[in-house]
Amino acid sequence: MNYTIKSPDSLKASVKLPASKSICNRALILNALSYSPYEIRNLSDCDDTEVMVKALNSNDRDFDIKAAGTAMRFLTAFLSKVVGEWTITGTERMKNRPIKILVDALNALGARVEYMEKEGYPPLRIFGSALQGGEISLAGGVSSQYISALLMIAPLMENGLTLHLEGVVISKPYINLTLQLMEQYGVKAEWNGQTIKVRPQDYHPIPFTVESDWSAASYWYSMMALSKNAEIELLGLFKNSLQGDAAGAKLFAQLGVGTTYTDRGVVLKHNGNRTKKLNYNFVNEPDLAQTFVVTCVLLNIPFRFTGLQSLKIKETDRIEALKTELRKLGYLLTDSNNSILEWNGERCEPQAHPVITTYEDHRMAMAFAPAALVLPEGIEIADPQVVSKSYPHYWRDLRTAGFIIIDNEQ
Ligand SMILES: O=C(O)C1=C[C@@H](OP(=O)(O)O)[C@@H](O)[C@H](O)C1
Ligand SMILES: C=C(OP(=O)(O)O)C(=O)O
Repeated sequence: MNYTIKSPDSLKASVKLPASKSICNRALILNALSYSPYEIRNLSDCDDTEVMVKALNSNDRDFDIKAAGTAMRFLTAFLSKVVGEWTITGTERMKNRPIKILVDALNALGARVEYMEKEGYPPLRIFGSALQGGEISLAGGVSSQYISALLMIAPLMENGLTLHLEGVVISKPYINLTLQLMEQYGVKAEWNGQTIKVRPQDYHPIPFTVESDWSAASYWYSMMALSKNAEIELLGLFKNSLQGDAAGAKLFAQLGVGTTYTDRGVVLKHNGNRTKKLNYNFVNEPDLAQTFVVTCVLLNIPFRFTGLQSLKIKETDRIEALKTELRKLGYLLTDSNNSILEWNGERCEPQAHPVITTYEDHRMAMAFAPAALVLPEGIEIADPQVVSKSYPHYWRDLRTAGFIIIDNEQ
């Protein structure tokens, strides 16, 4: 299936964004670990959260978490402390996303987790039991999800857990999010420099409501940046959010979008400022990188983005995917060091009828859709259903805002 997306004359939207899947998937684990009687409010209906809900509520021993990185990593740790024998698998891509650092850590803490196919990758067989815990070192530069997964089960280990993080620690706000939510459920941790310590403690159930997703908000900021005539309000976002991607609001101020916080969310406005070049290190907000890459080239703003090392092992190799797809639109990007992506203004002949390939990556589809606002023919996007990973109602929300979306198979 392909969608052609065409720009409205004016864009008007008050959007109820999806709930943050990062918060949902943590709250689900913490609810289970605290034997909570409360149902989580405003849980997302996105794929990544649905696979988690299904796994936690099923009587099965074999789980398929599809493409959800958080579900794969958090459930692997969770199941390793639930007595029984379990298997966990996912999509072909998931079978190529590394998990060795987490498996080694769990096994060193008293768990038994084995590879069913390729060493270092899912699917896994997990023999759950009580965990001793203790003190271990692990690399902080591959995925913060390994660290979050270990931290959430840490207070229930016999000796607690002390983690020494080695090297650069990427995606730190996600570790902070984990610790903040653990604290809301009554568990305290100490994070000093490269060491995080969690003593044995019990979780205490609380009623919990999930906030809207700041990563999803970024696509609406991009639309605001690219449109001449727009009124956009995004509901359920907070200035003092626990989500690291709330940093997108400040960064978009440099691309001409101002944010006003209200008691129900944010209102976006053009602020008349646009930087001539954008340099930024995305190590703390990797999920925003695609939004900013696409927005900058379409605004004709050269950029140098660093800290992108984790993009190669996400839903697809996002560095390659961005280069390939933007070349179709006539933009030549260069990458270096597996972690830097740059555009110095270089152009090539655009394809006459480009179709954006999405590589089973929700963020490719969502980041390219705003291009409809500046391309006279609109933009054609392949496999648009990929958005269901984090934002199942994305196309419906775009239609409500005034975009014309044509399903090319109908
Ligand atoms: O913990 C989380 O909820 C997430 C952490 C990040 O992954 P990495 O830590 O692998 O960068 C992010 O990209 C992902 O979408 C969600
Ligand atoms: C990287 C992402 O997800 P995950 O790693 O949880 O699959 C994402 O949503 O951009």
